[in-house]
Amino acid sequence: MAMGINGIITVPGDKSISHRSIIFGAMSNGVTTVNNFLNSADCQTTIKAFQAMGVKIEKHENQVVIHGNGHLSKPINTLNMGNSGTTTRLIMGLLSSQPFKANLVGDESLSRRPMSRVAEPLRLMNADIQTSETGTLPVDVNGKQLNGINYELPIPSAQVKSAIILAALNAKNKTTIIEPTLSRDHTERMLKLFSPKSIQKIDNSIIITPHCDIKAQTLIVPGDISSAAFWMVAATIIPNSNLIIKSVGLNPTRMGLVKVMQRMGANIQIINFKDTVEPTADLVVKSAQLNPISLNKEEVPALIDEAPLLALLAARADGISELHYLKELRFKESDRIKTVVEEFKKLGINIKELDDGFLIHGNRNWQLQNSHLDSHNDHRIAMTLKIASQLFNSDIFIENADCVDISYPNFFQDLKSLRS
Ligand SMILES: O=C(O)C1=C[C@@H](OP(=O)(O)O)[C@@H](O)[C@H](O)C1
Ligand SMILES: C=C(OP(=O)(O)O)C(=O)O
Repeated sequence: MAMGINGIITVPGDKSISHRSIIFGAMSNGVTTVNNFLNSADCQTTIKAFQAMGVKIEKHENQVVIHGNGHLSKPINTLNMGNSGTTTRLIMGLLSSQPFKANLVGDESLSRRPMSRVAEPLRLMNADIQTSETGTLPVDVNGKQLNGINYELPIPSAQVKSAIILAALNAKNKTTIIEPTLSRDHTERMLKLFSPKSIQKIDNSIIITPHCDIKAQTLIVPGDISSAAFWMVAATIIPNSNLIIKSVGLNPTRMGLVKVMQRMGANIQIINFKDTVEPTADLVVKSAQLNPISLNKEEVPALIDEAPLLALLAARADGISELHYLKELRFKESDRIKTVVEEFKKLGINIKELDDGFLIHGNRNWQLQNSHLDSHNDHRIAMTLKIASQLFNSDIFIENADCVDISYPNFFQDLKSLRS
């Protein structure tokens, strides 16, 4: 019998929540302690940016201690955002109201990604932001007194929403953000904890009251569901698997993949659910045969980072899956529609590029076409390809696979321990 994925695994802390814990810790007055912080390249970028703005931050393995003093100082040098879209966009919001000017740069991938989606609403608040001519990095932010706005989000982006929230906390008057489609709400949850008077939610509106107290906190970051997703998919598609994934963050705005997988016929049980500021649970996943799938527009934001994995699941489900509403994938670390199609074809998967997603003819008997795969320097593509390659007996090489450092530095060690 072929060897499945068996055992118990704990995934590292959530990337989105780790970034935000540094930001709110730095904005508060007092000592914030963050446990189970994600020690990855992107989160390190956020730590370094705040250290460069005069915030004392200490790191002891997975614990981070932030000594907030309620203000930021002008950075001496350009702030390097590395590969991290979340750091860049959230910091743009925060810097808009600071009494200094700062410049942001990033790596090649980040320098291709759109920043106007954040600059435009911030300018409506009176922010002074210069992007490149094409709306990308490098970006200059010259802090100004901001006004509150009423703003309806044109795209369901948590980064855009969070940038406006962070700017609004320091504006002259209240801000209302209307969210037609819900995106991840970690900023709202964390703000409610650090500063309950700052935020009010009424239906799909978020109302921010500026200049309320922000109090230091002690936090535990839940396991990252976007990292757990690799093991959920591996255990589902690799026969004879039975895996427990411990303490995974199950925020409803992040659980899209679990729900869609259950609809496809996956065997996932949620146990030990704990309803805290960020809910957590253990997941029990067993191998299953899957049905093809289609997506609703509203469920996409809750699985956007897991879309390459969803394409892999569809490739294993006999029948046609037409996956739409995924245009945002074109603006990630790589154009994930293009890179998934290019690399999946090498695996022998029948997949076509759509303007906003994928057309996949699922069939479990792929014939490997080319064993030299490319991560395109995109951590989620590297890990998706590594999981797919577990289905083959031949050796498969993935170019630049060490980019997994961005969100899951121990990914390969964890895979090895599950396979031994
Ligand atoms: O706010 C966040 O932490 C994130 C929001 C999402 O991006 P968008 O806001 O561009 O949808 C997601 O893809 C990214 O990995 C992390
Ligand atoms: C898109 C991602 O992150 P970011 O936007 O922060 O670079 C991701 O982690 O998949």
